[in-house]
Amino acid sequence: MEEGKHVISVRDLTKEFRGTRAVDGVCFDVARGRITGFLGPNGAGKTTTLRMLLGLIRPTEGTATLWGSPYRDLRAPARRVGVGLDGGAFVGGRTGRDHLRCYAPAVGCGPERMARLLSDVGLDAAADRPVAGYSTGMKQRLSLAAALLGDPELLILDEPANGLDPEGMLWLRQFLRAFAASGRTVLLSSHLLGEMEQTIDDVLLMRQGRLLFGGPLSGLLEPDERLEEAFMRLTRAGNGAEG
Ligand SMILES: Nc1ncnc2c1ncn2[C@@H]1O[C@H](COP(=O)(O)OP(=O)(O)OP(=O)(O)O)[C@@H](O)[C@H]1O
Repeated sequence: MEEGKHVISVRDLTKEFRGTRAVDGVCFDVARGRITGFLGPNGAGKTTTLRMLLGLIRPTEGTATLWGSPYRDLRAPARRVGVGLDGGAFVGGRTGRDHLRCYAPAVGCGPERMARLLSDVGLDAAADRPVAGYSTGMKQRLSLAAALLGDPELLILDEPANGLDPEGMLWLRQFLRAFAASGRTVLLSSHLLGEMEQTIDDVLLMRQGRLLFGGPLSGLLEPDERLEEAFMRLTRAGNGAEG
């Protein structure tokens, strides 16, 4: 297994949808053992970038690699990369436990680990109820459990904190910190900047398809500045000057 510093490398990544550049020549790396927050206003191009990284859509130009290879060339990718996009897609009539059961065999997850994951994400009591009756936060927890089934080295999560109550957010933050402290890597997008500020090590900030900043959180913030203020400073700069 490659043990390089960078788990994800994106170079000159571009995606055009019918002439619109959703992602425009983006370059960044994501370092191993760190939590990287993927930030930007609505429509900045975050999800499109993640989808290219995961081989769900093809770049118009450029490359996005994991451990030096495109996602499609990884061996057993579901064991190496845990993914939570779009809050998870669920069959409403299925129970939480059955949802995990559908994916567990493919990634070599046995019933004991599955039960432990359900307990870890706080779904013990609800595991045998249909997902249709779950709250948004419960679906987020189930989506995270599904991403963890293969005991991955890398977690890619799109808005994992949406709908979590304060206790759920604290739990998620502590969980992700412990995950990264064990040498594994997290890339997560979120609009919850207060929460992100307490969680992330590094920041990727996009706006209008371009990367405005990539680096340690401490390098983004000016003295005494909060992440929300830095976000506004950078994403509002130039507004009105462009067509
Ligand atoms: N399949 C598609 N067809 C056409 N345009 C698309 C498609 N997917 C995304 N776009 C456009 O690409 C741009 C970037 O969208 P994207 O979903 O990547 O942004 P985002 O940063 O994830 O936003 P949000 O924070 O709202 O989730 C938007 O203008 C969006 O309308």
